[in-house]
Amino acid sequence: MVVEPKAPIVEMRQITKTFGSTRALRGVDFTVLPGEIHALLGRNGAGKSTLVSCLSGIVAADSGRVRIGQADIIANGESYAAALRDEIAHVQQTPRLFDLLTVAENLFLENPAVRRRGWVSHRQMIARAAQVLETWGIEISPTALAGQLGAGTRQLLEIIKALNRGVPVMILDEPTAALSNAEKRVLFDHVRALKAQGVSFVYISHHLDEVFEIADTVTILRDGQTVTERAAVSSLDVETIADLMMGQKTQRSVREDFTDASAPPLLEARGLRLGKGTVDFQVRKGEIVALAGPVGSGKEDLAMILAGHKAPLGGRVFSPSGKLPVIGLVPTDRHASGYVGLLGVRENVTLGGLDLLSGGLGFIDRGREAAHVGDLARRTNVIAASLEQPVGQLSGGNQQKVVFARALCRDPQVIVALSPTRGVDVGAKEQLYGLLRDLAAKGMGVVVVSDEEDEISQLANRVVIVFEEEIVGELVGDYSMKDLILRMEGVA
Ligand SMILES: Nc1ncnc2c1ncn2[C@@H]1O[C@H](COP(=O)(O)OP(=O)(O)OP(=O)(O)O)[C@@H](O)[C@H]1O
Repeated sequence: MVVEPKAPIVEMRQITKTFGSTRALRGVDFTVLPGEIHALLGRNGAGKSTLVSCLSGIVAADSGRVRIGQADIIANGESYAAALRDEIAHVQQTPRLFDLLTVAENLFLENPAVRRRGWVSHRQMIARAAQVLETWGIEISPTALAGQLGAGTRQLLEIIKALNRGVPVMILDEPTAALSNAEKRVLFDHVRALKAQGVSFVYISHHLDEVFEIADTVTILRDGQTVTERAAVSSLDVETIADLMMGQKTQRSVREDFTDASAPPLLEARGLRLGKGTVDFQVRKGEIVALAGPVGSGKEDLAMILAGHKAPLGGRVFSPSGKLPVIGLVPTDRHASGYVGLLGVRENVTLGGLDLLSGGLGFIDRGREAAHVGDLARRTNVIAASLEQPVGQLSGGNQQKVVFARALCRDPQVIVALSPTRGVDVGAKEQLYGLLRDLAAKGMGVVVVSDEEDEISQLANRVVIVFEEEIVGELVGDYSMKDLILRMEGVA
């Protein structure tokens, strides 16, 4: 029997898109078959989000042809979002839930349970939402307000909402960024089940391990152009993909140890109460220490308390030398609390040390500001048109570098970085790792909170395992990747 090749469900040809002077897409071809999980890869700024936005109609392409199923849609600058509503669901990087609506209302906003005469039945909607939450193993009330939920739950709800729409093509842009390992497993199970029913997925991720686990095919973009189109994932390995994304051979860095064991700790915590348990912790000069553990373990709370951004339920944070060091913070969600998108690089960085740059009478000393911000932008490798370019326009990697520059604005002795490379491509990742190592080499104490084994093993000289608001173990020195993975999975 001859197997007929399936007709594509998505066909994009020669798509171009320019934003001002940025040529985001320069003649990109992209094809997806029915029932295929197609990974779309590329460095930050390669054009992935723009391409899928042209597909879902959020952005109108300048030129090119888009075909979905049998329907030819000419991308001639007109918005065709309405035509696509029944064909495509697009889950974007940042959840777009309505904070003041309940979980149930958010889930069924587009197809609410309706009784006779068009009244919405809240009782039915809540019952249906409870059912959905149970299948996904999410332990929250359907009547909770979306604004009160954690990042992981918000992201899952956004995905569930899209999956429930029953469309043939789903775009998932960095869907696991805020998810725990367990939540990721549940998501992948659902994705596989829908794939078996013939649903196609466009999957954008900076986690290559996920791509190997879930995707069938891969397209790689570089500088707005296709460098690999629809290759079988099984025909590629991680190094080849990284090289294709970068356009050159990538050098993986190795961890170094700059810990000054002879000096007293820079920062110490004793008897800290995060919840149930108490925690003792210290970080030394030149040390890179990672806090690892499942979502909800308390590792983020511990980091925020150390950084002085959250009060503990008990216990104290102090410095053996008497004076608390200056601490820089890289918060976990850069979109929500890391930068102000409409402000430029200069203003964002200055926000980290307004008082320091004050020239008296509450005015900023512009000369000092320009020199200091320029220096920080260079050290953190920020690439922007100018220091005045709005940070919202920068690629994810450059936005994160601005967040680092802001954290360094006051010349801290300790830096606390939560998920320091979330949503950041391999190239920018290496640069940020280089920066953190550099800071440690100069004697700074570095505390990193991470869910990524690879990141931890490349950076941290010491890994502190947090579980149920207590420290349950530690890996020091020459620990292996296997030790780390086992400890992070809860095996003692
Ligand atoms: N609304 C916009 N205004 C100006 N420039 C934009 C806009 N959207 C995207 N760009 C620019 O277009 C280019 C491609 O961006 P895009 O977001 O598509 O990349 P990406 O591959 O999705 O990156 P990331 O991995 O960071 O999400 C970048 O240079 C980006 O700065």
